[in-house]
Formats: sequence, C-alpha cells, structure tokens
Amino acid sequence: MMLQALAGPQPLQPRTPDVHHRFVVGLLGSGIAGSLTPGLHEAEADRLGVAYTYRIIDLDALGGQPGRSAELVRSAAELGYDGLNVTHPSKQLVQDGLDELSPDARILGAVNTITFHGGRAVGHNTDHTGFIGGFRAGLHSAPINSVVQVGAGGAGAAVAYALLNAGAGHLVIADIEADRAESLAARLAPHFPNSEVVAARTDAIAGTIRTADGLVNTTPIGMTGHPGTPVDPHLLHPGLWVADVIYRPLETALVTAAREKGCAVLDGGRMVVGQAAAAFELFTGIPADPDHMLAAFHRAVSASHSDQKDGSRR
Ligand SMILES: NC(=O)c1ccc[n+]([C@@H]2O[C@H](COP(=O)([O-])OP(=O)(O)OC[C@H]3O[C@@H](n4cnc5c(N)ncnc54)[C@H](O)[C@@H]3O)[C@@H](O)[C@H]2O)c1
Ligand SMILES: O=C(O)[C@]1(O)C[C@@H](O)[C@@H](O)[C@H](O)C1
Repeated sequence: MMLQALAGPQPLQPRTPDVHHRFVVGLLGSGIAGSLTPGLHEAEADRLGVAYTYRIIDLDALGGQPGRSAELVRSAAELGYDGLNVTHPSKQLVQDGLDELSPDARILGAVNTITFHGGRAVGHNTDHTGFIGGFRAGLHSAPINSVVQVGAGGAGAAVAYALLNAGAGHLVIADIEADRAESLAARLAPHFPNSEVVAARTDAIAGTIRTADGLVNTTPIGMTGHPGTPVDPHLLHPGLWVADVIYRPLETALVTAAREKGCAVLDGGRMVVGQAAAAFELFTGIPADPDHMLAAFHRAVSASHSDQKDGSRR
C-alpha cells in the first residue's frame, strides 16, 4: 500500500468526542499477555465514564507470525475497532496495512498507535511524546545540552527523537551493535541541523558520561531476564541525571546505582504511561490525565508484586 504522509507538523490529532460510543481498541504484538497498557486505558476510561474495551491481539496465540501484522491491522479496521496500539515485533511491519503516517512516525519508521477514523488507517508514534512528557514531569528542567543514550533499537529511536525535538544540543548514541547506533544517528541528524547527533562505540563513552548532563538507557539490560547495567556504575556522578525506559522492573540496577550516587533519576513508568495517555486521546478525542494514569500504573505494579508473592507462597 502506498503511504501518504500527513501534511505539516501534526503532533496529535484527536477525534471529536462522542459520548454514546463504545470504544473498542487493542494491542497487537508478541509476548503481550502481561502488558499493563490495556489496564491503564481501561482505568482511565472508567474514571472518565467512557465505555471502552481494550483487547489483546497476541501474535503468539495466532500462530506467531509477525508477517501477519499488516493483515491484522486491516482486519481490525473491518471489524470496527477504533484503534490499535502496536508493539514488538510489529511496529515496522504494520506500516503495510496503513493509509497514512504521521510525520513523526514516518521519521521514526515505527508506529505504536493506529487510528481508524473516517475509514483511514493512520499510524502515529506516541512513544516519543510519552518519553518527553514523562521526562519533563519527572525530571522537570533537567538540562539536555549533552546526553549519552545507550541503545538504538525501537525505544532508542523514540527517545533520541524526543530529546532532539526538545532541543538536545549534543546527543551521543551507543549500541552494542555499532551499525544500529550509526544508522539511527544518520537518520535523525538531517532533521535536527542545530544539534550534534553522533554514534559512538559502547567502549568509548566513559569520558562523555563524565561530562554529560544526562544518561538514558534504552537497552533491555536491567529488565527481568536481562540482569546488569548497560554502563559501568562507577561512571555515574551526582551531576548526571539518569533515565531508564525499562519498567519491568521499575527499579533497575541502573536506577538503584544512580540513586546511590545522588543522581536525579527517572524510571520507565512515566514513559509507558505517557504513550498510553497520548494513544487514549488519539483513540477517543478525550484528553487523558497522565497523573491519574500514573497512579493506576503504580496500583497495577503493586498488585502484580502481591500476586507474585502469593504465587510463591502457594
Ligand atoms: N517505558 C516504555 O514505554 C517502553 C517502551 C518501549 C520499550 N521499552 C523497554 O525498552 C527496552 C528496549 O526495547 P526495544 O523495543 O527498544 O528493544 P530493541 O531490541 O528494539 O532495542 C534494544 C537495543 O539495545 C541494544 N543493546 C542490547 N544490549 C546492549 C548493551 N549491553 N549495550 C548497548 N546496547 C545494547 C540492542 O543491540 C538493540 O539495538 C525494553 O526493556 C523494553 O521493555 C519501554
Ligand atoms: O505496554 C506495552 O506493552 C507497550 O508495548 C509499551 C510500548 O511498546 C508501547 O509503544 C505500546 O503501545 C505498549
């Protein structure tokens, strides 16, 4: 399918609210059974008195074929869904099922939110707005003149784009797969002529971290099943803010080490809440409140910890 770009800058285009409508949306991806995003949307809909159903469209349960992503987008449109969130491994693959892409999603080459308004499937990206909204809420006016980012995958692209959009002056991107960092830096640099975006080897960022304003982890290192820290904790210093996008767990080894060093710290919770709040507004046309959604997120995290404790006692 030939994709059209939406004309001009178009951050978020909410639809006109309709109080009598029951919204039906879903999350398309693999390994999503434990995702907290459906619960975040439903809690916000309940709070606002909006009739809302959020379904899981789990590729694993459908035979595990990521190649079906675009076909499933078209099926959801035919079935009357109002929209979809999209996650790994489908954020690129769904694009063949779309009519249009927002300018941001086009630059990022990744879609995490699809709206089906007026018979057109439009791909958006709320990961980058989610990150920067959470960053400003959690770290306030933290400086971004010089930032080191480790990880240049899907989340890394969104975070780098968000930081550059917010005016980052010098952004160093490192990835264990050096070509990923190079291609992300090369893709973003032309869109931000007033910023310096460079790729660096992971073993060559120590000096930059010592003088940087901030460090962001967008690798999976520190999430459940991927223990450790993406950089040597000895490089952290009190003048550095540290952000981690991982939210399972919220308290990663990097977050803990950064707190111990006296760094200002942001965990991955606000980004996941921010992407969900922006997607909710795109789906419904009704503004979501990120603070209420953050509270719902923390309740869900606590509940899942209690379930795990109960399970381990049984
Ligand atoms: N908070 C949120 O809203 C949010 C959103 C998306 C992803 N995430 C989290 O972000 C993490 C990354 O997800 P993704 O979709 O970008 O994954 P991805 O696989 O697309 O990208 C991860 C990147 O990290 C690199 N990497 C791995 N180990 C490394 C190391 N030791 N040093 C340097 N680079 C390394 C990989 O080469 C890859 O390029 C996951 O933990 C995911 O759960 C959080
Ligand atoms: O919470 C998740 O499961 C998500 O996968 C997180 C992130 O990938 C978002 O872009 C998706 O909308 C939802």
